[in-house]
Amino acid sequence: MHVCGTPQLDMTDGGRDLVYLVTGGCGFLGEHVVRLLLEQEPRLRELRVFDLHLGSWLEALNSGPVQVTPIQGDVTRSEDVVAAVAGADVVLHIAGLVDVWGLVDPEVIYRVNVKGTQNVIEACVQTGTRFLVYTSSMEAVGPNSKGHPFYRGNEDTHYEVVHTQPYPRSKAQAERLVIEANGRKVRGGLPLVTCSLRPTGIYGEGHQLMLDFYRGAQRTGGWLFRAIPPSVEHGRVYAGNVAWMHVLAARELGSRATTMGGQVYFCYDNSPYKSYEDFNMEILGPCGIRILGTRPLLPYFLLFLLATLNAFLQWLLRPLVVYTPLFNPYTLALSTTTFTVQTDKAQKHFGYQPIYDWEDCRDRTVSWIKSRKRCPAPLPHGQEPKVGDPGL
Ligand SMILES: NC(=O)C1=CN([C@@H]2O[C@H](COP(=O)(O)OP(=O)(O)OC[C@H]3O[C@@H](n4cnc5c(N)ncnc54)[C@H](O)[C@@H]3O)[C@@H](O)[C@H]2O)C=CC1
Ligand SMILES: C[C@H](CCCC(C)(C)O)[C@H]1CC[C@H]2[C@@H]3[C@H](O)CC4=CC(=O)CC[C@]4(C)[C@H]3CC[C@]12C
Repeated sequence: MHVCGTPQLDMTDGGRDLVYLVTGGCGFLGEHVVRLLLEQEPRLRELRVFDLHLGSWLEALNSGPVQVTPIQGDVTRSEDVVAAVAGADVVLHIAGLVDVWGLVDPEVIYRVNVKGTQNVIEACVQTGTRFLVYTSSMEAVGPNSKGHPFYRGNEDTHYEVVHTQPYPRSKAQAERLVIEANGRKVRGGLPLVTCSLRPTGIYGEGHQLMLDFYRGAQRTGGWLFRAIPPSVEHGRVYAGNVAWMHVLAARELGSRATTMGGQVYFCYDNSPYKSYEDFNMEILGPCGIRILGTRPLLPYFLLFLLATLNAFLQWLLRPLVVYTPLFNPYTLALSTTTFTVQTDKAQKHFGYQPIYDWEDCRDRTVSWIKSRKRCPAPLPHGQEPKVGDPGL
């Protein structure tokens, strides 16, 4: 690992005394955060990993000095959340439903992403936990439904936020709750300190969609077909760097509460600005995949027609089956609207710098994809093996 600019750790108040709670700790990003916390947070005494579905890889983590406590629970159940939060110093609230395909009922997305976040905030207030880092998304801002570009913007860039879809709307609502909760008195009378991190599209080991593109291309003889103009920039960030920003934000929230409290931060690194497909090719190219065409093979209006047809079929088939193609009017809009960030707010406020440089991020992801060539017996319910599984 190439470590660029890891800041000095404040060890002034001695050994391991902190209890952290990570919600959604068994998901794609959550696993990166859990593993990095164990590596990079020397003050950690206990790490509680809360998730609806616990991964068996957690068992292997208990051999070190930190007590790793798996907690099976549901963020929509306030009693589960209160029990998990009680006694924690810091909460990293990562759990959420990611759905831009119409797979999940919008009401369920709201319940998990918004009410779940409200439950986490109330649990902090009730139990006296003072520090909360929330995983928001670039989608809390955009792209908006009008297709306005956001070109290398920052947290202060003026942008018309207009949401029509349940997922981005839920991330914006939850983020607002988290920001508004900053300063609320928690049990014991001290103020809650919160901040919100907004990753762009995350890639890295465990990124299921990248693997799906890889396997799809293998089925067509190693070819992908260009659909998006190469001039459209789509923001991407490596999961390890997203995790590092979480670790650092959590660590610094106490000593920099006045600066960081109630703030939002785009979550970025030095991954190149490219179109969604060209960026994927940075990973899939070294895995033997090629892309056909230097321009989109189909004109935009045909893509739009296809996406609309998919939306119509989804509506038509709804009583019989949940039809969720990758390609719909919203994912078309997402991939054909420029949305990239260029910001140093997190660097200025809490000293964030990516710990993995771009070549490292790329190579780690490439190795992970290649390792998936030798997939063992299928796991139940279409589950994929997890990042740390042996023999892959
Ligand atoms: N994947 C991406 O490109 C981006 C993701 N994000 C955000 O990052 C967070 C993590 O996303 P991913 O790791 O990609 O998704 P993921 O689906 O891999 O992980 C989410 C985790 O939350 C858990 N979870 C879901 N509902 C729950 C509930 N009711 N109670 C407890 N746990 C529950 C899931 O079991 C899963 O382990 C989400 O909040 C998402 O909105 C933000 C920006 C980009
Ligand atoms: C699936 C989309 C690409 C399909 C285009 C095709 C078929 C022409 O190749 C993905 C394009 C943009 C992605 C989203 C984006 O990176 C932002 C996100 C942020 C989040 O918080 C969650 C994930 C996502 C919505 C991400 C999902 C896949 C895309 C829609």
